[in-house]
Amino acid sequence: MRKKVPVTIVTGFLGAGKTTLLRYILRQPHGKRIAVVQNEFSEEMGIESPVIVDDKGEVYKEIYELPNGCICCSVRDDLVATLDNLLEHQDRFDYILVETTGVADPEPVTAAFWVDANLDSRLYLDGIVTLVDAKNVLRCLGHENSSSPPSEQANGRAGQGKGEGDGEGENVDWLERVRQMRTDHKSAEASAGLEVEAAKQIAFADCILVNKQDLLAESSDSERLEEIITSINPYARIVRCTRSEAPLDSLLHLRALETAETQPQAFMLAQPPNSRQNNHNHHDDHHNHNHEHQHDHDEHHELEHPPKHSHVGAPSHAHSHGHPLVDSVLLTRPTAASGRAGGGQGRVLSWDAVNRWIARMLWEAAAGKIYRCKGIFTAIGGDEEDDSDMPGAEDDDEAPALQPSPSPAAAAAAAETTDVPRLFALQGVGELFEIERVRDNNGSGGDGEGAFQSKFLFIGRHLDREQLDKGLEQCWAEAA
Ligand SMILES: Nc1nc2c(ncn2[C@@H]2O[C@H](COP(=O)(O)OP(=O)(O)OP(=O)(O)O)[C@@H](O)[C@H]2O)c(=O)[nH]1
Repeated sequence: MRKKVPVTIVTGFLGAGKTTLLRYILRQPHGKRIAVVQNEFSEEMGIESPVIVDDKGEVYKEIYELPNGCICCSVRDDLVATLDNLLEHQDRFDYILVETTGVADPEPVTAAFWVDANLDSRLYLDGIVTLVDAKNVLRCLGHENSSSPPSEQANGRAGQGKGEGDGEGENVDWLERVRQMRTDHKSAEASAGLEVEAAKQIAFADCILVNKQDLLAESSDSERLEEIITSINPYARIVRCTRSEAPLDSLLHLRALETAETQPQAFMLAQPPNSRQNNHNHHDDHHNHNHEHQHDHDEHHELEHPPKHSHVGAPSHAHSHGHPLVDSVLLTRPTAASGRAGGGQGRVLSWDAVNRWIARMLWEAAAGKIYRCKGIFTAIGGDEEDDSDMPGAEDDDEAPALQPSPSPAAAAAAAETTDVPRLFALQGVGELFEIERVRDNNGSGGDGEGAFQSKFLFIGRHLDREQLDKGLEQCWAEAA
């Protein structure tokens, strides 16, 4: 079986620097051949032809005609079709970047990776990178004061047009432009919804690039901006940059890095809230922590601030963060370490029960309220799938087609694996989700003999933390 191809979705508001980012990535010495799928916000233009570029800038052009245009608003089938076509040339690239339109709701785009079982078996969503324009994002989010000077705001010229950054082109009022485009577009919603969309783009992100730092007058502007961004998505990595020049390891192979390294528990949620490196202040409470109860402090701060008392064995740990547009709930549980019969410390979660819980939340109890959920947890049960196409698995193209039959002892050991906790990752977007086994190089998946900190993060609107927490409580194996 072929290795799955990682896909990174690049999203962000109009003019934030998405195309600049793609160009920047393609120029870097990453040694990869990257296929790029871009689309523009216009029915006429449709999705631009995907191109495949290697790190020497060699471009193999692939032309696919796509009738329906915008991938966010028309049918995600177009994106699926594009990717499907692209995968016919899978030997010619090893990474895919998808740039969404500047006013896209990232949900349907991201969901495209799960609607099609065939695609799902050949691709995996590595991460979502959201660009924000440091100068204009607050206006996009509906905060009255942007970092632009008042005079610019008053005459509606706080935005930055294409070309302004490099001295070409004219200033335009981005919101006006976006509103106009939305009005023109068939699926336009009320323009008031734009703020929610901008917030959703941030909420969906695994990594947020706060671009155009050169346009911020004061470093305090950056800090204020990041406080607001953090209040929307406390768990994404935040990287400041200019001209979209961010370290490649904050952009590509997010999941592979975080799961394949020796600390699988670090997966995506390891960044402390407000985690822009070098700038984290544990005592900052600016993003409205709403702690349910006194805690140790949570696992996000462990690296810098060892816990004063342990949470192991505590039944519940949840906290939420507030923002007018988006809120998030993180649930953690000490669970049995993976790869060990008996599991060491911690109770055992049931894969089936977690699966049912997430389905119930997304489709019934909290339907429409959860934009994004993700998690890393150990559990028993789940499919006994082959590890070979797991993200981070070795390339097995060279593997012989036929494997010898397992010995009786190996077969017996395999039969027992359902009772041994294994490591799983949850990824959910809108109403779709998947739970996949992830590689656990550590073997234990936990802290030596101790328990693994299983984590579930929900980002959405009007989330009911108690309801989510109760749901997770139903997922213990013995209770399932
Ligand atoms: N000053 C400044 N300008 C920038 C920076 N990054 C990008 N730009 C400029 O901002 C404009 C928009 O950048 P793009 O990369 O086209 O943005 P985009 O998100 O792809 O735009 P849309 O496709 O319209 O949504 C261009 O003129 C860029 O040159 C930056 O860090 N500083």
